[in-house]
Amino acid sequence: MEDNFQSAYQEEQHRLTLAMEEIDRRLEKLRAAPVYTGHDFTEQALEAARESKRQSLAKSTQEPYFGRLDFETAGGKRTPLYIGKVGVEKEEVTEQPLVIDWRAPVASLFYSFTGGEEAASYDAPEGTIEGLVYLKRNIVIRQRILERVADTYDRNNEQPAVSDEFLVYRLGENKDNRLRDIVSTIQAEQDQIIRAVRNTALIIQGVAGSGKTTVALHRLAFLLYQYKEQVSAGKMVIFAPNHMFLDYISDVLPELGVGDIQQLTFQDWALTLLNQDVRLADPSETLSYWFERTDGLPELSNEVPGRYKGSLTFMKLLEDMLAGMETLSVPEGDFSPWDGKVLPRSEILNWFEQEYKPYPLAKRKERVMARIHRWVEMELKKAPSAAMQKEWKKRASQREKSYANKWPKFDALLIYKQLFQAVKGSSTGSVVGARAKLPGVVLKQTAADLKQGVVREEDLPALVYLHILLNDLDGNQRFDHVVIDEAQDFSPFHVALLDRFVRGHSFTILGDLSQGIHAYRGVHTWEEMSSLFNAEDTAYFALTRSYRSTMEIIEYANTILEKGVQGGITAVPVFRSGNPVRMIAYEPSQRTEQIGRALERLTHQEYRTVAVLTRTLAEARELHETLAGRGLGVNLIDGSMQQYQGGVSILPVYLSKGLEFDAVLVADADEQHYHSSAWDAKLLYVGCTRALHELWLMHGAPLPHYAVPENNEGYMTGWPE
Ligand SMILES: Nc1ncnc2c1ncn2[C@@H]1O[C@H](COP(=O)(O)OP(=O)(O)OP(=O)(O)O)[C@@H](O)[C@H]1O
Repeated sequence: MEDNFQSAYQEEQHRLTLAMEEIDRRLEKLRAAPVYTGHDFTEQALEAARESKRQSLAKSTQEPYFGRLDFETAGGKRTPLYIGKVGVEKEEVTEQPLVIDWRAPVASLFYSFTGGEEAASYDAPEGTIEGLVYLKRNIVIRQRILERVADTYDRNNEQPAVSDEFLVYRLGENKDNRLRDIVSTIQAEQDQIIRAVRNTALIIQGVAGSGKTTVALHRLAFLLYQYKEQVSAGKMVIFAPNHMFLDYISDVLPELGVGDIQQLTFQDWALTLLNQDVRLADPSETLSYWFERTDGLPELSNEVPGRYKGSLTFMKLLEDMLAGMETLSVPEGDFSPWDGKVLPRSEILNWFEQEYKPYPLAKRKERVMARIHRWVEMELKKAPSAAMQKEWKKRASQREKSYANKWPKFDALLIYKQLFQAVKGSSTGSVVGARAKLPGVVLKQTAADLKQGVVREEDLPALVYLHILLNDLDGNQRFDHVVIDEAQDFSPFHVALLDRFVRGHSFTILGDLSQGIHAYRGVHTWEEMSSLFNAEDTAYFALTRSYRSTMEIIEYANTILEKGVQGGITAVPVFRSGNPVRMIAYEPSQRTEQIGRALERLTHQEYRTVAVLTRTLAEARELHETLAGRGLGVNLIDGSMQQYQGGVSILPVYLSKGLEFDAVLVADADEQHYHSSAWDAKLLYVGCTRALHELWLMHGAPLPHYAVPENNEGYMTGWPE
């Protein structure tokens, strides 16, 4: 602290006043500049740059920075660096920036430095820079008001320990209905992922609440900053499970000053690309098949349709099938445009198999037909008279059409239907051969779907793959970077397919195997994905700390994993203590009344978002109807929602994945609803880990064995006083 200030707060207040004056002055100057509206391209580009500067400065005037780091390089000068969401350069190039963008190389120190006497370093374009950190300070500014100053490291202090105090303060806040940025408290393990190099397929196993989604979004913002010459926002994509989840995360990127990144579900992307009449079966049928049955689960072998259709075996089968179709593509017989003139099949075959070999099948067919047409035109010139030429031309036109019809139709959906024998007509040998290799259950179920005119989500990788094998990729379908969130629900085929679309294997693949509740289609080990890449093109990270929930909640959720899921990866909590997890038994006849009562107790606290998690959708609907009928303000989430509204939500546990709530009430946490299987234990684990501050479990029968706490700490039974 400088000597003439009595406290860190005063010092920062002084600095803030100066910084805001400077930023305001610049913003005013920019706003005073006339806006260019003409047609000159260069001027337009300059105006766009000015506009983006206006917007970023406008943001800066409200919350210019959130951190300060005093750093001194060997032989250099100790400089206080102020770090913010948006960088603000000094007007003189030689001066220190007023605010450093959090993504700049030097700002990485703010996140990677975790204390200690030793020198710290960061990688800059000019090489590794080494020096000593003297101060690391968190600064909370809201709407131009300095709210809080907290030092997390001070070399001159007697006890220079870095503490989580500021992080715990941020985590203790209640959440609204949107995921937020974490630039001020990114942790070193997260920062490593955010700043990892671009051309690598990163695979991240992160426990519930470890910040996977948040980190992925920050990584996109980082890549855009670091590789601005090589990547563009419009060519980056984040795949997430559903539209409500996309809505829930939609504020983070704009908050980080990043626009235009595509945020999609895999279905959205696949269906647009196929641009065909492909109708998706109602997913609730699959969901209720897997999540609502009471007769135990079928075995999850690799021949379960979802697993098989996501496998590389299936991918290879499709490749071989199309390769086999090649030889039989050119129609039998020579082509004769008019009587007496013949183009031998051997010549056509030569064009198809040699000259146009590099093209995909559908393009090859197009090119061969265009070549035949050119040949016909040459031959027409040899006609002895104009009348004869006219006659030949008419005949040739008809025969070209009928020759074109003799070719197979290179259409992804049609070929897929042929494979599953879901259309009339004969199939070529390679299709018949491929069909013989399909597991019986896959053949039966898919044929039935296709006859009904629908496909399932799990058919989409195959359809898109067939489509690109037939038509090739169009340059503007390529991505600069792909993020896959909840990647444990993706299959190797999904990723291998997307790899064809992305330059340099530039992936961020994030998930949690312990939350693999869609294991009937997703991966069971990360090896299934990493093995798709050469070792030098992929890297694996594990995030083990959970930032979302209190210690009590995490420890309880860990018990469920330890006792219920063999090999479940447990979470390390941040030291943030809250209320004990509460278990409340109810008389079955009193169920709804008691749940309503519990909900009222929870909503009377300061919580902004509360969830009631049921085991099935039907139970959620029923409970919603009854509670809403009693005048409680409750929202039902049934899987078809486009937006997450916050407040009190009632939803089946499997739809809660990815979301979080201040308080969670598991409605029926008993062995009648959660059976003795790893799957059910994972479901309950997912439900419990949605809670930030408070978790209540209500049960009308004994808890399943894995939900019985191990010791007497961290939980309570019965109603609170
Ligand atoms: N470094 C951090 N600082 C502050 N908050 C954090 C940090 N990391 C994560 N969080 C918070 O933890 C919560 C969980 O983050 P997020 O949803 O990204 O985790 P996740 O790993 O995707 O979770 P899950 O797999 O359980 O859905 C969010 O509220 C997020 O803001």
